[in-house]
This record gives sequence, structure tokens and C-alpha cells, in this order.
Amino acid sequence: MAPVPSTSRNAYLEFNREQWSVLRDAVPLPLSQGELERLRGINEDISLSEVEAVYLPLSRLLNLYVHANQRRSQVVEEFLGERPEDGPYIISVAGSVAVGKSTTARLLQALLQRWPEHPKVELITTDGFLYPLKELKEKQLLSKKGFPQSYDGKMLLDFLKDVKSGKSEVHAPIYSHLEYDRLTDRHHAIRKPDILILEGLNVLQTAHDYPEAGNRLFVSDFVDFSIYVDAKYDLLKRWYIDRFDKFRQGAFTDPNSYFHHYSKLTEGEARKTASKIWDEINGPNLKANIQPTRSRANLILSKGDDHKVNRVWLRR
Ligand SMILES: Nc1ncnc2c1ncn2[C@@H]1O[C@H](COP(=O)(O)OP(=O)(O)OP(=O)(O)O)[C@@H](O)[C@H]1O
Ligand SMILES: CC(C)(CO)[C@@H](O)C(=O)NCCC(=O)O
Repeated sequence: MAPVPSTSRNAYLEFNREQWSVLRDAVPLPLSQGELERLRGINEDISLSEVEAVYLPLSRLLNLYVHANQRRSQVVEEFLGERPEDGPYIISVAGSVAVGKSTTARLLQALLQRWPEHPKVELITTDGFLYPLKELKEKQLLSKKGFPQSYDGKMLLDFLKDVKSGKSEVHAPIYSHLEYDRLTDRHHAIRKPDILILEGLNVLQTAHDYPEAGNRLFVSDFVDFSIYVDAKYDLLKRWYIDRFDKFRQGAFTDPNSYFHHYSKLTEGEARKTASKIWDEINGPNLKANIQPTRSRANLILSKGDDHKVNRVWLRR
């Protein structure tokens, strides 16, 4: 577990795994066998005891926050005498490459949808807003993929403005890990969900990180509740290398995969290649741009070995 910077420590309530997991007792929604199987489909590596101990209490907490926000909107409605157009409650999930953001975000989507009100929950990853591969190459940003400058910030902010203003349909680009690029023939249509989960590396950045940005808006200006998924640097590097090796034997064997040539590598060569990509791109990005934003999150999930969350911090 990487320690939260001491300056921000007292801003948080701190829970160990046991203290956090008992908070699920008040979840009046046990998981059915069918639901457990569907959750298993999200990621075969995730243990179901982890879902119950960590993600059920989290879905209960988020449900309470969404309700509080709805009550707040009712106040505005009462005051105005009519209901203004409004957008979804936005939850962001930040953290390093390979920490498990996508898995956390997909689990939360599945769990939040189960609440009796059956909120419509959409999930978007900021990967779709990376500049297309061709442009990244032209801009000489391929070795900076995932760094803030590799995203089309204007496109992402326009998307969020439209969603938050309650527009009836907004389109988000889709990223393909297989093609290592944005898809040109498909998009994700967002039609007024109750909750939008936004998952990405840099979603916690603020004007504080860019003193030259003046009054420019940031993703975080649109977010109602932010989660940072955390783990120690060495664990993250190991997970990245393990995943790369798993892909070498799986996804990379597809001839359409951008990394198809890596499927010909031996395990040792693949691990060395992944280690180099980590040391040159994902590791430096984590240190320079991602980890420094951690202390702004409303909630920090801290993972140890085997992706088990062993500590949770909740902003007071
Ligand atoms: N809760 C979990 N339990 C076990 N394994 C997990 C868990 N979450 C993620 N993993 C594993 O960790 C790896 C990274 O997960 P995931 O793709 O969700 O990460 P990510 O942070 O979204 O990465 P990226 O930013 O690179 O897309 C995968 O191999 C996944 O199987
Ligand atoms: C798409 C991102 C930026 C984030 O998910 C990441 O997976 C990535 O492609 N990073 C660049 C270096 C690499 O190939 O891992």
C-alpha cells in the first residue's frame, strides 16, 4: 500500500479491510447466483469475496451520494417551480495503467444498476479521447501515450459539457486496445443516464496542475465523486508485465492486433519488452501526472497483492 501523503491524511477517514467490509451488512441486496456469474464475466480473475467485501459497501455509499444529489436537485426545482434540464451524476475512476480501473468501473456499473430504482448507468473510458494513432505519430506523441497531452482535451470537455447539460444524445469515441487506436466506424451513444462513470488515467487533474491554464475547465470540474485506485509502484509494474504476457498468449495472437508481432516472443522476451514500455512510458506518466493527483480523490482504494483492497480512505 502506498501511503497517502501525510499533509492530506487528516482530510480522510481511514478504514482497514475489515472495518470497510462490515459496512456491507447494511446492503439490503444480496447477490443472486445469476448476478454472481455475470460479475464473473466482467473479469475472471476477480474473487467474489472481494466483490462482497469491497465493492458492495462502495456501491451502497455511492447510492447514498446519488440520492443526496437528487434531494439537492429537488431543492432547486422547488425554488424555481420547474425542473431544469440536468445531466447525470458523474463518478470518475482514476489511477495508473494496469491498476484495475476498467475492472473497478465495470463492477461499479453492474452493482449500481442493481439498486431498486434501477438507475441507468453508463460507462465511458477516456482512452477513446486519445488522439488517433496517426495523429499521435505526427505529433511525435507515441512515446507519450496516456500523458495529458496525448488526449484531445477539447473533445473530452465538449463531451462532458453536453452530457452534464442534459443533452438527449451525446456520442463518445471508442478506443480499441486491439488496434491500439480509436475506432473510426463506431461510437458510444449516451442517452441521458442517471449515472455516468468516467474511467481514465488523468481524470483528477485540475487547473492546479497547469498554472498557465487560467480559467480553462478540467474533467474534474464535471465530476461529482472521484475514486482513485492505488497500489505500490512495483506491484503495478508487475501487473502490467503479467497482463502483457497474458495478452502475448491471447489477444496479441489475433493478426489484427497492433501488437501481433509480440505474440512471436518467448515469455522472457515479452516480459523484457513490457518492462521497457513500463519504464519508458507508463511508469514516468504515473509518477509525473497520475500519482500527484491522488490526494484530490473523494475515495482511495488501496490494493495489495492479488488486487485485494486492504485499505480505503474516504474524504470527510
Ligand atoms: N479486482 C481484481 N482482481 C483480480 N485481478 C484484477 C482485478 N482488477 C484488475 N485485475 C487484473 O489487472 C489487470 C489490469 O486490469 P484493468 O484492465 O481493469 O486495468 P486498467 O487500470 O483499466 O488498465 P489500463 O489503463 O491499462 O486499461 C488485468 O489483467 C486484470 O485481469
Ligand atoms: C491506452 C492507455 C494510455 C491507457 O489505458 C495505455 O494502455 C497505453 O496504451 N499506454 C501506452 C504504452 C503501452 O502500450 O502500454
